[in-house]
Amino acid sequence: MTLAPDIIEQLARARADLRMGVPIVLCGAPSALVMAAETLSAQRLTDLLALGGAPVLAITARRAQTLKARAYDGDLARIALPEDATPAWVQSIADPADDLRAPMKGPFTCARGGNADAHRAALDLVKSARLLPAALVLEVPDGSEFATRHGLTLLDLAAATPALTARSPLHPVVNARLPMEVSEAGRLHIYRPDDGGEEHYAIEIGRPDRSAPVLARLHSACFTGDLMGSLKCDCGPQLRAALAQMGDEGHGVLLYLNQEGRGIGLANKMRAYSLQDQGFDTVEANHRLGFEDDERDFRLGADILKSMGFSAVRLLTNNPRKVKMMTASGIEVAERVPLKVGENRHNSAYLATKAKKSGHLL
Ligand SMILES: Nc1nc2c(ncn2[C@@H]2O[C@H](COP(=O)(O)OP(=O)(O)OP(=O)(O)O)[C@@H](O)[C@H]2O)c(=O)[nH]1
Ligand SMILES: [Zn+2]
Repeated sequence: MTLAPDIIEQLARARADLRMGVPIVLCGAPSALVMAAETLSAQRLTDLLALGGAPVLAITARRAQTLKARAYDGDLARIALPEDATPAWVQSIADPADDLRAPMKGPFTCARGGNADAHRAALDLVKSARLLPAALVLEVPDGSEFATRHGLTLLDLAAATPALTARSPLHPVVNARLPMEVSEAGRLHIYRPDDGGEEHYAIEIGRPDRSAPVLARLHSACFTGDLMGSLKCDCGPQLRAALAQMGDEGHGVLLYLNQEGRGIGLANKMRAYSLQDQGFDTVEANHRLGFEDDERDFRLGADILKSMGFSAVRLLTNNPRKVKMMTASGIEVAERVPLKVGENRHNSAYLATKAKKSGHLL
């Protein structure tokens, strides 16, 4: 019997550490000390440089493309940290905010050959902590001894690597009646994962027949659109129109998935908005930050639907990826129901970009 946290729980601790600016250690061959670029303090950078060795700043190939740094590992680049590196230098590599003002950031010396497994895991970790995808990595000879000496969270790299991309099961926590404007027969269900991650919600309208395709919407959280009435996207009108249609039909299920900013988090979405104000479109902005255009995992939507007893949907969406992911996850999409509402002069270019680059149906 052991009360020790398993690898999933250790990963949740590691994410919390990185968000606070505390380093973690990945134990493997070789072992590595990891810090998130976004939360790096001047003191910790000084301490890192004092350790000697050859620290690198790992960034995704997407970010490397903008910086013209060589991504020899394919999906990532390892930029050698100059001896006189400052927190401002690290920030300027991680964050594209001043790319246009200071375009000449290189030339960079990028590591080639050797093992990039720890760097890849470090990037997955900072991304899943909703931080900028950039991490400082320093090889250390004995990870376990180093972590113990400094009181740092230690993760086994071989165990962490598959766990980082695994999907944690979602459990129903509670559900309760929620009379709503669109229907008095509303019910809110809360789902919680085991990995310390975000909870997700299901709004059930009426009591839909489990043996027939249910009118369903997979809505991704959008604080700006859903709550603030932002005109930059169509999320608020889509949310309200989907609920209204379910109210009119008397049945439906709306999943409110906490995947803000297509899975990059609100802070990063606001960074993307700043880049959009510099002239980049929604896809280019994600790429310049080092993210893919869409970092969401819709399989968790399928998990919730199955847990509620549904196996087929009439899916309210214009996004063919959602249809594909549902089908691949074992939920039959009997019909795609278009959801076109809320176009205005501020979001028409955004909607056109989604149609042109992300395959959304007009
Ligand atoms: N990164 C990023 N996320 C955005 C931006 N604008 C909106 N979002 C996020 O995009 C998500 C909205 O997508 P959805 O409406 O669920 O899905 P969709 O891919 O547009 O497909 P539909 O089902 O047709 O609406 C929300 O998580 C928003 O926060 C943006 O410019 N950048
Ligand atoms: Zn939105």
